[in-house]
Amino acid sequence: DAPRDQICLSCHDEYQKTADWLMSQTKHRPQVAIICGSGLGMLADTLKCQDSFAYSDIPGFPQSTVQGHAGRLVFGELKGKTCVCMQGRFHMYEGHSLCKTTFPVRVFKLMGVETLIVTNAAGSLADGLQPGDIMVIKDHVNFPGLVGLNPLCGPNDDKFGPRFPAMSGCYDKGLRCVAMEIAKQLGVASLVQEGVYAMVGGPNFESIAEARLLHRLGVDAVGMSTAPEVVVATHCGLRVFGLSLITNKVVKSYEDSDSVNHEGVLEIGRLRSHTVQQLVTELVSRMEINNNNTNNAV
Ligand SMILES: O=P(O)(O)O[C@H]1O[C@H](CO)[C@@H](O)[C@H]1O
Ligand code: HPA
Repeated sequence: DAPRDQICLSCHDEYQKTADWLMSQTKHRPQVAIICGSGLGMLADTLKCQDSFAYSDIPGFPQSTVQGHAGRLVFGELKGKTCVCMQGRFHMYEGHSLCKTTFPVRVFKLMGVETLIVTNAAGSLADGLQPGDIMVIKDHVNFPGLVGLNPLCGPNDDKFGPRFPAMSGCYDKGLRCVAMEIAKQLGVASLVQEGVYAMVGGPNFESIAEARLLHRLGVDAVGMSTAPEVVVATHCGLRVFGLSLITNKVVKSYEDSDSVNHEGVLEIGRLRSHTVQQLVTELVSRMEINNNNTNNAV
């Protein structure tokens, strides 16, 4: 059997309790959820009429333990859409089960969220992706998932989705097209390109041999998050958009003396926060929610 801690049977009952608690604490009923990656928590600052809660006060929520992840859930309005923003996400390497790592996604679903935006910091393997660039995620390789470390392991909860969910096209093409259009209109097209994101377990960064393997496999950027959230979101029918802020070049040469560290990752987040904020804000403003007829809607 899969390790017990990967089959969090207790989560089944927790989702609704957490959703009910949150809905008793705020009048906001979010349509869009945003998960902020390392150093990208400032996305929540754009929300108006905020209600925010420390993860430690939310029943059933795990705790963020990584620098650059504030650990607050922020509800508010953004360009006419009601949003909920996670300032700080959970990672498998922190010791959270994948059920807990993805716990917020199902809570958002139960609160009525229709679209999930995931952001992360990632290292670049592709020659054309430089630190400071933004990669619109076209698809992902979920390495832990390939070996059974998957949040959907265990009894399937038919209330959320099927036993065997399809993952092809899990990053919504319509949203990706609009994001690329927005990048042009913002004058940052040179910074933005589509690519494939790979999740590794972490918390160590890649060895040179691992970097070269990932590159050979056609991966453009690598991180330690995002894929589990997207699997659970796709399973329960949320539309997904993802972006990676490229924070470093992954070392692929034995001659290269560079090395990556988390402080450098967070620094790029500070440098690029405004551009990421602009892109996400404009994307949200163009989203069609509940079949409203709006121009350029997706
Ligand atoms: O994926 P996010 O949460 O953005 O963080 C990325 O940056 C951290 C490493 O610096 C890792 O947690 C990696 O996953
Ligand atoms: N590898 C894995 N995760 C990361 C990296 C990296 O180079 N940069 C930011 N998160």
